[in-house]
Amino acid sequence: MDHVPPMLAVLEVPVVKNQQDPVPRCGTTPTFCLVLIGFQKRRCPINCSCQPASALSPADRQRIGRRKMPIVRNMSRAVRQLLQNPGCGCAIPVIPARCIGISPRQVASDASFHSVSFSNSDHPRVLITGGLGQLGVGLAKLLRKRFGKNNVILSDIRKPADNVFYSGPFIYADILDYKNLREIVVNNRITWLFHYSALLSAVGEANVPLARAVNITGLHNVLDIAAEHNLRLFVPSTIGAFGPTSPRNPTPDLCIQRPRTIYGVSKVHAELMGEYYHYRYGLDFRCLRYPGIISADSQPGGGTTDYAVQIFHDAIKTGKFQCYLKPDTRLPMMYIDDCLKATLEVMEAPAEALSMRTYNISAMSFTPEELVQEVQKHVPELQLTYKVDETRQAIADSWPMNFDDRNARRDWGWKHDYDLPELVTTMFSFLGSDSRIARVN
Ligand SMILES: NC(=O)C1=CN([C@@H]2O[C@H](COP(=O)(O)OP(=O)(O)OC[C@H]3O[C@@H](n4cnc5c(N)ncnc54)[C@H](O)[C@@H]3O)[C@@H](O)[C@H]2O)C=CC1
Ligand SMILES: CC(=O)[C@H](N)C(=O)O
Repeated sequence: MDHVPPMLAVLEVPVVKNQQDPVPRCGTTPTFCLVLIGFQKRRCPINCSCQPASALSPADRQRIGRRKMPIVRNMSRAVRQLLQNPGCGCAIPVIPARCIGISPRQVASDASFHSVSFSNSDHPRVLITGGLGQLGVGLAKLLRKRFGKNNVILSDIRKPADNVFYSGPFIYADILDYKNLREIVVNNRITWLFHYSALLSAVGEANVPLARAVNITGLHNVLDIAAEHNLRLFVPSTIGAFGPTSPRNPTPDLCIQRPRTIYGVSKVHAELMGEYYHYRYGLDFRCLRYPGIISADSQPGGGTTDYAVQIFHDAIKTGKFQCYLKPDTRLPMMYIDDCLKATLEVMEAPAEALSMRTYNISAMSFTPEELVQEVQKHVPELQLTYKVDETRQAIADSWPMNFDDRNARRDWGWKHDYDLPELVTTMFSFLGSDSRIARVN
């Protein structure tokens, strides 16, 4: 399915014909208008009388339910006609045609074509993809506190630990399975989607075909489903979306982005596709470029910044740490609580506040040497060695050293809470450094 251009990928769609149509139409086919109204909850631009399915006569509704016809030809024609010469004289954003395939398994013949709508006081219904990685469980915890346990569904292709499984709804979701993902969104009336599934920088370089599939094909599936169902969509990007030709100190929101990893390439692609769907189809796409994220209760999934998490575990467990980056390699970093706070804040920001759809966020920036100095204030006996891993060193050398996040701070009030000393103290109090020091003494 993914290799079919979205415009040609629909297999079937309801068709309503009315031979002696006395009412004004907007210059496209009734089918098309119906789809626009039904799936995007938009009014026809000229306010013509094309009807949403729920307002059709019983006879028409029956026809919609029974009829199945290949519409590649009809839809392409309608789309072409609309783009070239919209009847009402204005440009109309249309959703990509793959979005409007209707599976008989999912839509009853007499179902309303309107998406479920929520009043402002309703909580969003949230799906998190790739939720069992370093960041997803913490995000679910934060969102469940805010929106209620049962309104936040965690999903992944891995088996959850008992404590995760029993802490709230969990579901299997492979983002490469388009139909299954769509079914989950429909059946659970999802309104917000946090798309966390990805292969990170180091594991991505080790398996480029898989990284390409998960990070690019998976993203296409998510984008189409989000556009089809009017979801608010969050996709994280990264400092890895920049490359050696980007300004590195500091790196602004808008500058050259020529990353040299499949991870970075896929994230630039995600930023651009999300913004394209926003401007073209009205998708409520929101994206933050995260620095390297440091957390105590979850392990990183194979990135270049992982050393800054591992050092805490090794300091406590063995009192020794071997670093795979050179001592003076400076990278932007952030404590997980700040990262998740920013994610929720940008999702809750009023659309008018967002002058952009992809923002840098920043908290601190340090080198392994500086981190070690801070760690040694808590574990003075820590023994350090360096064994440089060429792949990860080359990646780190191409990434930003400092992130300029002025736009996030101005537009939606982003402000970090944790600097380096605060981060290190928090990590050790979480991991219980006292036990290590007690053992050493
Ligand atoms: N952790 C960090 O330092 C940073 C993370 N990010 C982004 O934040 C997001 C979450 O990151 P982490 O939790 O650290 O990643 P992670 O690597 O720890 O977790 C990713 C999850 O995706 C899942 N996954 C893989 N293939 C899948 C598939 N086909 N269908 C569904 N799920 C699949 C994996 O099972 C894994 O649980 C990612 O998009 C990442 O690029 C961005 C910058 C920094
Ligand atoms: C900064 C990231 O995106 C991630 N932690 C990685 O190192 O790949």
